[in-house]
Parts: sequence; C-alpha cells; structure tokens
Amino acid sequence: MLTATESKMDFPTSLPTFQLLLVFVCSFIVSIWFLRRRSFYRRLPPAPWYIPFIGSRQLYSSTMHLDLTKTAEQYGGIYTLHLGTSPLVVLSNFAAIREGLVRQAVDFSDRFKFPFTMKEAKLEGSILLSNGIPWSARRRVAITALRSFGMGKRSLENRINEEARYLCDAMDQSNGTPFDPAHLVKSAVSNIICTISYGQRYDYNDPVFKSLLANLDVFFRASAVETILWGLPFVNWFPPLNKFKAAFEAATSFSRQMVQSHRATFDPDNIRDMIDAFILERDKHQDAKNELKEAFREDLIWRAIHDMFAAGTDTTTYTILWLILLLMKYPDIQTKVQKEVDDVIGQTRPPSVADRAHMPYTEATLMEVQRYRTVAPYLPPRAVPRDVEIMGYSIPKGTQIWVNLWGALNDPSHWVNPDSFNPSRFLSDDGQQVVVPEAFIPFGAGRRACVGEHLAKMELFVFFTNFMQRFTFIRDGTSGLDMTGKIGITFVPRPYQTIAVRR
Ligand code: HEM
Repeated sequence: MLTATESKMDFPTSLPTFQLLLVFVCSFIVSIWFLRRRSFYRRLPPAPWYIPFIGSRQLYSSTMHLDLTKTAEQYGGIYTLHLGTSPLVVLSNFAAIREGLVRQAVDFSDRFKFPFTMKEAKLEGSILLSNGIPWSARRRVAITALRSFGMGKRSLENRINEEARYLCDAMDQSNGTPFDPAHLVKSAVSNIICTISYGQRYDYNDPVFKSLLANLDVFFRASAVETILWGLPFVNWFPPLNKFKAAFEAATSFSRQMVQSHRATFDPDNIRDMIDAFILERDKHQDAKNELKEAFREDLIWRAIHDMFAAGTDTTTYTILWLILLLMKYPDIQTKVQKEVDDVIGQTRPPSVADRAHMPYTEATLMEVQRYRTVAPYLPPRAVPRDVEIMGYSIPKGTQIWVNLWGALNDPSHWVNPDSFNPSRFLSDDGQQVVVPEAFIPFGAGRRACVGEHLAKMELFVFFTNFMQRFTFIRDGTSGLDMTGKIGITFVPRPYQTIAVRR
C-alpha cells in the first residue's frame, strides 16, 4: 500500500504525460481542422491578384460594375475577390447567378451582416438587411400591404396619374428652357411610396420633404470606398462615416415620427396605410413568445417603413432619369414611343396599366433602359449560412457573396451587342409582342427579389406615357449626354439639363 507521500510523488511524472497527451490530441484535432479548412479554401473559385490586408482592386474601383464584369471574362462567372483579409465570392454572369440565387436559393438568400451597425441603425428591424423569420415575416407584411394599398389597384393607377400630372405641370413651368429634372422626378416618385406607407403626399417645395430626400441621397451616393468601409469591423468610429450617421438619423427620424403619430390615431378596423398594417401585426403578436414578437417590436416598425421608402424612391427615380437622358440621345426611339402613345391612348385620356398589353414598343423601351443602365448593378451583399458547394467550388460558411447583376444584363451569351441601346431586342420579329429573355433580372431573382417590382413597373409605365403625351425631351445644346454614370449604392446618371418641349 502507498503512503500519502509516495502517492503525491507520482504526480510530477503522470501529470506531464497527461498534459502531453492532451496537447497532442488538441494539436491533432486543430491540424485536421486546419488542413480540411485549407483544402476547403483551396476549392474556392479562382481569384485574381490582390494586395494582402487591403484586398482586390476591383472592390475599390469607381467603375466597379465594369471591372467585376471584365473579371468574369477572364476568370469565369464565379470568382473570388478579397476584402481586407477575407475572401468574398462574386456571382458575375447569368449562369452563376441563376445557380446561386434560384437553384440554391436556401443557401444564397441571407444578407451579409455589416459590422457598420451603429446602434441607431437597428438593422434587426430592416427588411432589406435582416435574415431569418423576422425578415420573411416583415417581407410578407410589406408585400400584402403593397397589394392592399397599391399594386394592381385602379385607385393607385389614378394616384400615379395624378402625381404624373403634378410632375408634368412642374416641368412645364420651365417654359421650354433647360432645367435639371432630378428633384422634380424624385419628389414625384417618392410621393407614391409616401402615399402607400405614410398615407400622404408632399409638395415638391415642402422644406421637410426636401431635406428628407437630400438626406436619403447622402446614403445612396456613397462611393465604392465608403461602402467598403461600412463592411469593415473597426471603422465604426471613423470620422468620414459621421456624415452617414447624421444623414441616416435625420432621414429615419421622419419615419419614427410617422409611426408615433399613426399609433396615436390607430384604429384596427380602419387600416389606412403600410404603417397601420405593421402596427396591426405588432398588436397581433405582442403576447406571443416567439420570433414574431421580436420581428414586429414597436420600436423597430419605423425601420421596415424606412426601407420601403428608401428602396421605393431611389431606384425608380434614377430609372426615369436614365430614361429621359436616353430619349434625348435617341430621338428616333422617342418619336416611335410617342406614335404608339398617340395610337393607343391618344392625347387626352389618362394612361392605364391595361394599355401596356397594346404598347409593346413602349414596354420594350422601358425594359431596355433597365437593362442598358440598370440602377442596381450589384445586389446588397449576401452570405452563405453554412459550407456550400456551387459549380464545382466550395464556399465556407459565412463567406460574403456579391451578385453582379450588371454582368447578367450585359452577358454576351444572352444579349447580342450588349453595349448598344436597342429596345427591339425585347420584341418578336413582327414587333407585335414583348419577349422577355430569362437573363432579364433587373429586380434580382429568387427569394430576396425586389418586393416593389410590380409597383415600380406600374410607375415607370404611367410616368413615361404621361411624359410622352405632353412633351418631347430635347438636349440643351450646351450640355453633353454623358452615359458613364456614377456608382454608389445605385448607379445613377450624372446631373444633366433637359428641355421639355410641349407637343
Ligand atoms: C426600378 C425600380 C426598382 C429596381 C430596379 C429595384 C431593384 C431591386 C433589387 C435588384 C433588389 C435586390 C434583390 C436581391 O437582393 O435579390 C431589390 C430589393 C428590394 N426592393 Fe426594389 N427595386 C425597385 C423598386 C422598388 C420599389 C418601388 C420598392 C418599394 C415599394 C422596392 C423595395 C425593395 C425592398 C424592400 C427590397 C429588399 C427585399 C429583401 O431583401 O427581401 N424596390 N430591389
């Protein structure tokens, strides 16, 4: 039998053996994990050169849409870029985008979580930037509200026609002299989503409305480098980001106040607009003990409403501004649309969405504007929720995914001469039918595709036909027709002047 002293003396020899074994087992596990990880990373799609710790030059480019598309010509439709020290995978032609967003929709539908999450931004209340059940529940309420208060409804068509008349009247005040149409178009477009979301429209000169739109612009016009900064974890305090924080605070305080005032007058038997629809949902789930209660938290409602306002204003506005610029550049196309408008609608009756079916050339022109100068050239970044395989490559869980819509809309295997502006590409041989190629995806694809697609198409058609009933847009002799545009969160024309000549 061992004495206490002898048994204590055993420890110095047995403990290191145990520790050694532990270290060995841990090292073995870590090595296996590391080797598997390394071989997994080795199977990432091919990558062009990049600067360690800074990343790939394509991501810092002021013509990012073109650079991403050019890279696909060399590396294929799926490739890897680097942002800081992290790889990110780009889906950059139609085949790759369809494979990810449609065929593997479950794994490619999450948004990347931006480290730029100043507390006030409340990304967890967003539609555009949240994930999981809260995202799908909010998305569902927004789509239902759009249906109830808008999409496809005759009352909304009347509202858009009414707004188009305000807009044409405001343009008419230029009396045939050059003017910049940006503020007028933006105010008119924004008034449609304001009617649906807040239940009211605003005068184009209302100072509160003007400052709301100006603050929205600060965000959407962020440069490529600035948006890259939002994706880095350690720069939240970085002074150049303060202007975005201030603009965000100012723009969103509007939605916050609107939600408060709606709450004060809320009547569950009279749902007036989208804010009321969200308040109703919140009341339904307030006693629940699940994610829906969290999804519709009272203090988060404004966030989803702000998303609808922002996404519904910027994209449609700049599509119309590209349209006016292209009409000036291609007067023959403008004349053809005017003829179709005269033949089908005439000069006196307000346009109707039902006319679309009889106006293939007008429809084809709008589609070609959306293809040729797509306002959303790349989608808000996504991330894969687990390790996934795609097109023979492996992408580790959490990797950021970029989707280059510009690549799909200019993919030479789907579009003949993609660099030329040609509405006829969307027409049947006899010019009587609209043909929609599968690679035409300006509103995205899959589970996260744009919730406002139908509304946007309705707005584009009604505004366009109202313009063509009343005006011919011609260029101001002194200013050029610059098609290069500017990349921010959306792709917009540089400021320009037009002359709206009364027909
Ligand atoms: C010409 C006009 C428009 C274009 C080109 C456009 C395009 C897009 C695109 C490309 C996306 C990203 C889809 C994805 O990630 O797969 C998107 C998302 C979204 N759009 Fe639009 N959009 C337009 C108008 C609108 C309008 C009028 C509204 C609101 C009424 C709207 C609300 C949204 C929202 C809320 C999302 C986020 C969807 C989600 O993450 O689930 N958009 N849009």
